[in-house]
Amino acid sequence: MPPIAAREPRDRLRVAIQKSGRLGDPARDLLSAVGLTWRESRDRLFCFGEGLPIDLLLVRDDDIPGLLTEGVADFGILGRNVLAETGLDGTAPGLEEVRQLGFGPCRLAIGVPEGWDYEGPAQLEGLRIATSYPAITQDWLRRHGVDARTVTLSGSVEIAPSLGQADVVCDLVSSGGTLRANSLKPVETLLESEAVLAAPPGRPEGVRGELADLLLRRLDGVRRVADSKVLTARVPRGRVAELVGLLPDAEAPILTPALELGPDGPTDSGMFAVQALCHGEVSWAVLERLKAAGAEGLTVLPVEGMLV
Ligand SMILES: Nc1ncnc2c1ncn2[C@@H]1O[C@H](COP(=O)(O)OP(=O)(O)OP(=O)(O)O)[C@@H](O)[C@H]1O
Ligand SMILES: O=P(O)(O)OC[C@H]1O[C@H](OP(=O)(O)OP(=O)(O)O)[C@H](O)[C@@H]1O
Ligand SMILES: [Mg+2]
Repeated sequence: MPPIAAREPRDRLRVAIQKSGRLGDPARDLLSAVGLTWRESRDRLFCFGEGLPIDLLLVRDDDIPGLLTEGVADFGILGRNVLAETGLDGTAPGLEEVRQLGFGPCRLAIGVPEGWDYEGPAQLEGLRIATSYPAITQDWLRRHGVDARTVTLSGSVEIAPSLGQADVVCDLVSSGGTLRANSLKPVETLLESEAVLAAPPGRPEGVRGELADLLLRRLDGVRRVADSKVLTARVPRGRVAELVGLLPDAEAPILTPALELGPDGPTDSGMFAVQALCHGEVSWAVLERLKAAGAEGLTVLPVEGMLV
């Protein structure tokens, strides 16, 4: 395999994703869904894209911002928390969050001992805060006029108070189970996070720019598909406008006069067939409202693909 050089002219796009960890598999699933194919072997960090000229780099999430800054990768899939930290601590400033990807939801929060009566940021003055995100934490403290010391740990942050290494923590929280298991409670949210697609500013030049456009276009399509459903129904002619108004974030519905089969062949049923692509949630409550508005034969169908 040729060396993975950064700045030589390239006509293939590179996407860096987490090799393992929480975002590795969902990132692979997303890239498969946009039509990328590659072969992986356990010891190979570079995966040659087989279907499209888009290659993958399988790395630790912390290394993705640096790879983007150095021009080794064109896109990276990582948590907003890591992107924000490396943007603030000066190791990879100026990277852009190009898309939010909807998986890996969590928040960066301050956790204090459960027994505390927390009244606000001023209470953190002079304390030691254990965190893997010292730059975000210090930035937040500064903005709240609080002087506190961060103790940087790369993992198992929540145990630091019981070990006497820190007074409080600032770490990622999802279910809150890890904080609870360590007799801590969340009191401040510094950042809402999820997996994002990050890139250096500007569009890559030449053929890589075209590949970048293609990747983004397909990603948008996949994201829209995930949020979309097709709804079909029959509606009395006089209530079509009312019903269309109840559809959640629908694109212009297709309306067709519905025929019914009589003894002498098809005749006008007085109903319209409606087919609508809905981008909002088609919940049971929405279906009940549509039924109350006279809709019959309500059916919700999944969407397999879409090109926007
Ligand atoms: N409990 C959680 N729930 C949901 N998402 C989370 C949770 N914890 C972390 N994440 C998100 O997943 C990302 C990756 O987390 P993971 O624990 O795999 O990172 P890591 O241990 O630093 O991995 P690596 O070995 O690549 O450095 C985090 O940066 C964050 O965006
Ligand atoms: O609120 P919860 O649902 O309990 O999730 C929060 C925990 O998840 C992450 O750690 P992870 O499990 O990835 O282990 P790590 O410390 O090795 O990264 C994070 O650092 C918290 O410790
Ligand atoms: Mg990491």
